[in-house]
Amino acid sequence: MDLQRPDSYQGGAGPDFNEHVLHKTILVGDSGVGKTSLLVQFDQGKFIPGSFSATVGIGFTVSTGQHCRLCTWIWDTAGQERFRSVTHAYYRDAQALLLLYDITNKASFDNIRAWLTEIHEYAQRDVVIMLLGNKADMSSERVIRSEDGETLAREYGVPFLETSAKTGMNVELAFLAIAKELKYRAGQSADEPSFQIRDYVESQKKRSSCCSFV
Ligand SMILES: Nc1nc2c(ncn2[C@@H]2O[C@H](COP(=O)(O)OP(=O)(O)OP(=O)(O)O)[C@@H](O)[C@H]2O)c(=O)[nH]1
Repeated sequence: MDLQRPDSYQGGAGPDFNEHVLHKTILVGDSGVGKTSLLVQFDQGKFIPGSFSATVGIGFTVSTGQHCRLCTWIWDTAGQERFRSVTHAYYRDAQALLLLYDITNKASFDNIRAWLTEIHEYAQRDVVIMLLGNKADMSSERVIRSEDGETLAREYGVPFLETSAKTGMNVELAFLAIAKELKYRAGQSADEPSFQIRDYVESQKKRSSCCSFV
């Protein structure tokens, strides 16, 4: 998708927002799983249907840091294999990775293990990882059950959410959970002395499912 870099983007490692401690979050996963769409939904609150145009390399970056909504500098990456060596270079200084698959695409789910192997090879050891099963709105085309996503996430000890870049389901929650975890690690969560991202995500999921009929 064709998106704008923030005005302050100068190329290289990213903007110099001296006044904020910005974290770096990267979106990864197979081509077409909805990384760009998820970021657009989070950043602009909209979905552009059917506008599939693959991200090239590190296609663009969007910073929510200018307004410091979550103080997270988010990078979108290309899912295509031919750009993999480019994207690896960006893993190293990432504090968080959102790893996506598409619930209507079995191959994208099967590839999650390979993505995790790459992440463990190239990213920092303590990088925060969250698994997202995207396109949850496409229930009639679903081939990956929610339980399968849960099981895989549990195996790797990472939090899991199903999301929809189309409806916005759990999009804000995914980025918020990451931001809270990074804030906690940076010692900036005086109000939450023992924050656990998996517990937080689970409790928020229960809250929304319990009250969705209201
Ligand atoms: N129904 C539905 N369609 C989606 C969703 N997310 C993305 N799509 C569609 O899926 C296609 C691919 O989305 P992109 O956001 O370009 O995927 P990507 O992961 O960024 O792809 P690469 O840039 O090639 O890595 C587009 O046609 C989107 O409109 C979703 O949650 N629901």
